[in-house]
Amino acid sequence: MTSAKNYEFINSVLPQWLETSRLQTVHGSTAAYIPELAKAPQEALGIHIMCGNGEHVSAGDCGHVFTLQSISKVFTLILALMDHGEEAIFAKVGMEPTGDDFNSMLKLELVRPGIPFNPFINAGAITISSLIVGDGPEEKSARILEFFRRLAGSDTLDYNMDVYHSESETGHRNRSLAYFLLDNGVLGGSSVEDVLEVYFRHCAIEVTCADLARMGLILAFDGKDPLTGDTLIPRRYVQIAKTFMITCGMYNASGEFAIQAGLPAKSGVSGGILTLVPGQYGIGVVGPALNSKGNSIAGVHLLERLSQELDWSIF
Ligand SMILES: NC(=O)CC[C@H](N)C(=O)O
Repeated sequence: MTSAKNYEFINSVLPQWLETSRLQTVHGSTAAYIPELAKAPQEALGIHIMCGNGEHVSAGDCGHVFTLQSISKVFTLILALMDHGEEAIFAKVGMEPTGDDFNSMLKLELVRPGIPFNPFINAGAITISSLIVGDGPEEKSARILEFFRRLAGSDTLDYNMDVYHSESETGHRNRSLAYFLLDNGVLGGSSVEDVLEVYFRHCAIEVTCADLARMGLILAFDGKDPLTGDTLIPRRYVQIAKTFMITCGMYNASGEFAIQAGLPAKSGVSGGILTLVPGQYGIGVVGPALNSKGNSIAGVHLLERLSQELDWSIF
């Protein structure tokens, strides 16, 4: 099917497919370890699909606002690569999936030299936060927010400060990870609290599915914004980010999602999923009820169906 035909077809089936996937939400639950996230509506499900010509289709609760959480790790990695280049970044974080939970510290102790296995687990993303160029946490955070705004084409993107405070007050696991990293000599000259402020802030940037889709579109077009023609990210760094999205983007269900949907994707504990179809679509999904692997239960259901019916797998 051509892209235009695909688009018409998606438009006609999406509302009904979304309602079928929404039935899955009863089998999941919202994240509770960040108290503010537990308040999200359990049965919500929304999707926004944006084409390279700016046309878009959306369905369900696509007006629901949510925080990026781990989805932000894709773009902080890219910014750090743009700041320092590959060699410096991969001296501090690895390129391999762990098979452990995203907030695990097991391998930091077990495997020498004690650097995080990849930039999408919390230890890796905290390390990346320490590498963002800027004079202190405020300037680093301002650069991240400005970069995210450019990618989303929205200068109103901002933090949800309730979520930020909620995580900052209760994020003791991340605090212990950061101390472990400090002891392993991974955090350079930064203090734990400064690095965590940057990390908790970018996790708390608030978006809609449309913002996610717009950010995904830039990745789908190898770093060039198809709507403005501006190159926002060097192609090589998009390639690196998309590879991590395949191997680690859906936590310990990344292999399964690669087999069932075959698309680069990144999810967050808020129930958001950012994915893309190369050269065609940027896609944002939200469904706060999570499955046992920490991914949106209904979001994954819907994306797998779309990919299978429309033959989207890149493999
Ligand atoms: N998986 C996630 O989305 C985790 C992000 C969250 N801010 C945390 O550090 O725990």
